[in-house]
Amino acid sequence: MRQQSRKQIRIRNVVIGGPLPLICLPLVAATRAELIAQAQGLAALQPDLVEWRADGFGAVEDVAACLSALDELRRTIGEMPLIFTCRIDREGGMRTLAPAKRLEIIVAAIASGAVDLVDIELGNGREFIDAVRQHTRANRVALILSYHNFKETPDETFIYNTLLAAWQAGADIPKLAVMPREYRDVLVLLSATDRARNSVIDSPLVTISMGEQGAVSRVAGGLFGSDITFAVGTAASAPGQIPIAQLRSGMAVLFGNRQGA
Ligand SMILES: O=C1C[C@@](O)(C(=O)O)C[C@@H](O)[C@@H]1O
Repeated sequence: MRQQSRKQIRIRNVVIGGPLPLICLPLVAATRAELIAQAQGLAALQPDLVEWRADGFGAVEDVAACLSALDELRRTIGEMPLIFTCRIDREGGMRTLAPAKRLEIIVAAIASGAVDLVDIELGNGREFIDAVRQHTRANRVALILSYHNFKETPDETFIYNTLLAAWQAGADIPKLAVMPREYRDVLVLLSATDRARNSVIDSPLVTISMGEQGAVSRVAGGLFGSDITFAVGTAASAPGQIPIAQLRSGMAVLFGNRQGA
């Protein structure tokens, strides 16, 4: 059996950290029409979770436009659990926003009642995180605290310490995505995941080795303790993501056919 989380998070119809790793499809769309068209396609793809990468939305700085798109998105996806992400530019975000603007957008999304989880970067620092944490608690939204490195894979201790720091900062789900330069780096990521899974961290975890070399982590990371893997539906949101049908058949070999059923 895979290494599952000691604590599980139940959101709508799914369990994060349970016996099966979950598949999340990110939505990246410049316009509202594109966003909703992608969302309509989700019914056929049947992901466990959906992520809206709001940093890819052309009108992201217009909070009212964002909220209205979010409302239509929620009505389109029905009961699918939704992650709201407005990624910071230095960790792969598609737009540069002032921190106060980002906070305003994120807090408005949390307060809208349309999202189930929100993903912010650990690198935002204590004050920003605490401000968001206060709103996630009040609105029963789960908090993902994340770290991304698109250049390299730091050593195992750094990866473990980063996941631990996210958990200690109040993350419901610590998450980390790093880029391998060689296949050995993928082992470092998986080994750090295994160490974190067997540590004081009792929450669900998400770890990813990106790029082509890291693809094995997207299929097999669940064995070592990663609870969510990101696939491609229409548009990729990070290098190395695998189309959902292929990912699902790869995972079926490791986790059985119940995956995504
Ligand atoms: O951070 C992550 C993981 C990710 O970067 C990936 O590598 O699949 C994709 C992003 O959309 C998501 O927010």
